[in-house]
Amino acid sequence: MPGEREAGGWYGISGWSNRLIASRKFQKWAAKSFLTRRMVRREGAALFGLLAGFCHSQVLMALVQFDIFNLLLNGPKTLEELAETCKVPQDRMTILLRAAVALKLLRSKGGGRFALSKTSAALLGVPGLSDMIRHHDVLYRDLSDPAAFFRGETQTELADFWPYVFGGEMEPQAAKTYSDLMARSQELVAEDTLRSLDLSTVGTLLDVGGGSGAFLEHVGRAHPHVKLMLFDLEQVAPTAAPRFAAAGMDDRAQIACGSFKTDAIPEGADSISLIRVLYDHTDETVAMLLAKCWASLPVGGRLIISEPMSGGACPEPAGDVYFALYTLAMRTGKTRSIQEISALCRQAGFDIIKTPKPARAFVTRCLEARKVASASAVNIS
Ligand SMILES: CC(C)=CCC/C(C)=C/CC/C(C)=C/C=C/C(C)=C/C=C/C=C(C)/C=C/C=C(C)/C=C/C=C(C)/C=C/CC(C)(C)O
Ligand SMILES: C[S@@+](CC[C@H](N)C(=O)[O-])C[C@H]1O[C@@H](n2cnc3c(N)ncnc32)[C@H](O)[C@@H]1O
Repeated sequence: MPGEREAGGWYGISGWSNRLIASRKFQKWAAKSFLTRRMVRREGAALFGLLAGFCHSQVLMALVQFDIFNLLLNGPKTLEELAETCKVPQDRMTILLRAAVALKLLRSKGGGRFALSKTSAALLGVPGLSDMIRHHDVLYRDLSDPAAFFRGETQTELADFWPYVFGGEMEPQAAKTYSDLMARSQELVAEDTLRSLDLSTVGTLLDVGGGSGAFLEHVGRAHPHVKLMLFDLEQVAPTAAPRFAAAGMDDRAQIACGSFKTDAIPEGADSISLIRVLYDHTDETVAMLLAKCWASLPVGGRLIISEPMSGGACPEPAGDVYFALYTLAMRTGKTRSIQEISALCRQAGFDIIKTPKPARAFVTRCLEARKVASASAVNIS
């Protein structure tokens, strides 16, 4: 085939253009030419941004670890004040604060003072984001030798950070800490899911892998007529009870304990949601879970899936970089594209109704499916 020859067809042209762009002589010409110089500068800056990204993340991490954003919430402070409070020598604090200004995380004010920027003020208002940033020390350790990480030679720590996610042994206090982080990071997910999908016609919603009930609480507030059911592991599901009680929803909320790996999914709901559940599991587990959801729903019943996803044929930074590496470090699941999830749903007997454009792909992406009358293709016995 001509296209497969090293020199010839498209591969030949792309090999030629790669060699041209890689040549210093061409780069020098392109950097000067009126036609190409802006593109060359943009490409160079983007490449530099990639290699400097680790330093950027570490600056953000240091600012969060020193709690500098909260220290500045009520107004600007001087370098000396911040250095003393954070117990950092002034010359080193100068470098951190200047880096933060360069990254638009802080602003320089008159009199050697520093203030929050719009970005850092917003960061303080994003539920759980500072704690999410703090917990990245585990992820960064797992990624410290990327070649070993991608070869699968790293004994990653991240899965141990979320043991309750997989039903591991855990002290109740620790389970609560991690559930809280999951629940707070759920707030944006719930907001975007409810903005993308219309749940106003749902009668009873069963949230499978519903954690401490944060998603159901959002649904319950947005749609006061909807009855709520939660299904999760026995170490986790009971943590939803105080949430439902505090929200005044315990009269319309039911909690069921069990594992979707070994137990049937409870019946009685006309809709099931799977929020940030599939990407923790293998294709086999997901196929089995979807088949169990199908079995539990009435004909016409609705399935809602919401989680960060891969861009599929067009890889994108949230689903194919951050969440893909995160789930790889977790060792049990992976991000999937909307096409892959749709195929798994169809295989279980669902029709795909809606795959709305995500408002924020780094928060979540949604899919709505419906149970059709034909038997589920997957044997769930
Ligand atoms: C009023 C004046 C003077 C000016 C206004 C100017 C203006 C327009 C300001 C903007 C203000 C504003 C409203 C900003 C809002 C910003 C928001 C909402 C930003 C949100 C950012 C969210 C981020 C960065 C979320 C990150 C989420 C992460 C990293 C989640 C990770 C989740 C993980 C790892 C889950 C793991 C689960 C597991 C274990 C894999 O199953
Ligand atoms: C990533 S968390 C998501 C929690 C919640 N849906 C959210 O978005 O905040 C995954 C949830 O699935 C639950 N889970 C994991 N394996 C399960 C299983 N075999 N059966 C039932 N729930 C399970 C975990 O306990 C956890 O609450």
